[in-house]
Amino acid sequence: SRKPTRMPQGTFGWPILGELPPRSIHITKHLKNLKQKRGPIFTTKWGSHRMVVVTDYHLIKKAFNHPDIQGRPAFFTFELFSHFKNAGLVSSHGSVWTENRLFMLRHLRDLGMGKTALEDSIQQEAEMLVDHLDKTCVGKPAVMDHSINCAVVNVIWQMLASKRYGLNDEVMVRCSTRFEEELAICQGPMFLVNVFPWLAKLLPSIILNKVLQAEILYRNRDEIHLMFQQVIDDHMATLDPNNPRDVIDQLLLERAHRDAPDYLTPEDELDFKSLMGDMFFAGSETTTTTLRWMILYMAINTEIQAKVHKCLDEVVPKDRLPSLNERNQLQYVDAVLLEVMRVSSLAPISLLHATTEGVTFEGYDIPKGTVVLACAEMCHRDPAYWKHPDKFYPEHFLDDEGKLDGKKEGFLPFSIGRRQCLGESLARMELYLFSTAILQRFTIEPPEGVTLSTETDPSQIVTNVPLPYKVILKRRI
Ligand code: HEM
Repeated sequence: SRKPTRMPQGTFGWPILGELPPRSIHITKHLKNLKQKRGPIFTTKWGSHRMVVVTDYHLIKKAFNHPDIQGRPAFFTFELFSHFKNAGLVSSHGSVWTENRLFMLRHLRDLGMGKTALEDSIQQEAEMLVDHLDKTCVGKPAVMDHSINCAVVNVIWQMLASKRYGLNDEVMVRCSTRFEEELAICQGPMFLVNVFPWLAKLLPSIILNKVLQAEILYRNRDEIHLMFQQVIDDHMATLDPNNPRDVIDQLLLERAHRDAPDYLTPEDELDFKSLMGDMFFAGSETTTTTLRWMILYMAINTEIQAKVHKCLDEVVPKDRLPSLNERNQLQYVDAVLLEVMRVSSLAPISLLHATTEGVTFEGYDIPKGTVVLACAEMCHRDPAYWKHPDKFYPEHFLDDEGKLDGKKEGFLPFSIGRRQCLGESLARMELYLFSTAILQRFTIEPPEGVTLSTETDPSQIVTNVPLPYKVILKRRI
């Protein structure tokens, strides 16, 4: 357990155990305590994984742009979804990752991600969502149910496969509940198998499957892959090479065998399914949870909410949904949404990277296979960058003239560098269109006598999720 001398300051901790983060303290608080003793870049070890923690914005930017810090750690839960093969996007590395990332970026751009072509489909989902909330949540304390997730998942379905499903459709229910369940299990006891990979081989299968719930992860993965397989088969049967409809058609056109467009190699089939799974996994809970944070922060900060209502009423006619056309006139609203992302820090430690070669970084030698962790939430609360780090203060993102200043140093909700979130433009567009649709229709209030809390569950270290809450929606129009 002794660390090489030229690694950053810190220790590998106890033999076997290393320095596992305690589950009772929030991960950012734990890492902040270590930073105070060891400095802005330090060494630690979680079980079998040696780790370098980077806490400063500029150092994170430099590290995550380094060509040899673009791998992912060999975590059981990362790799299970791609059958422990180098496939898909989120957990892949090397040429598979480069090729898949370039493919996705190119075709999402062609399909209109970040531009206005997707606006119609997001607005269609936004309308369904506000109508559903209107029927189920108005006038009484209500939980924001899975309709938000459904709307977000449908946007991804439309992009990938030109499909959309109703709220109670079996595919929709399966899709949203399975991904939610996967994320919860990955952050729960299965975390132990990530940090002690040998447990997967040593533990009796009954403990691995039942106690650590690996069985559910495998079952969900297989169910999801079967669902994707059917969609791919349908696309193969109806493909028109001159008129590609969506991302799956584009994948088939590029990868299916030229002489037999209805044949894919097993490797390509797995790659397709992993890629689809990654888009849902990375793009649904993230956006949904950020919208849940938005609703919570609006219920708590009623004066700011009133200001958002005023902006919307001045700019958007009440008989239609807000659109991207008037976004430029609603810069305060965008500042509010950026502030939601800052204070909630959905991905407090971003996604873990790993070195793919031995790296010399900031005068330190970091061996190949070292995990690199970026403290995004620490940057979001760093007084060096934020006037009121612990306050909900949209003016953080406005300049002196009230104009939006979205490219702030210290702000990295979508991470930074070569693996920066691939769906950032889509996510920003969704957050804006869904949030403005909700706020145009409703006033959000806490139930009488209830003080809403922005605390998170400290045992969830991958994402900051609000504790379950109820709010009251009041119809405005
Ligand atoms: C508010 C919403 C979202 C947040 C906060 C978010 C955040 C992140 C973060 C922190 C990463 C890790 C980047 C890294 O490893 O350095 C990431 C990666 C990724 N995100 Fe997002 N994301 C969001 C929405 C989306 C959406 C809508 C999609 C697509 C439908 C998406 C697709 C991806 C993919 C594919 C990756 C992996 C990129 C790679 O490994 O090269 N994300 N995201």
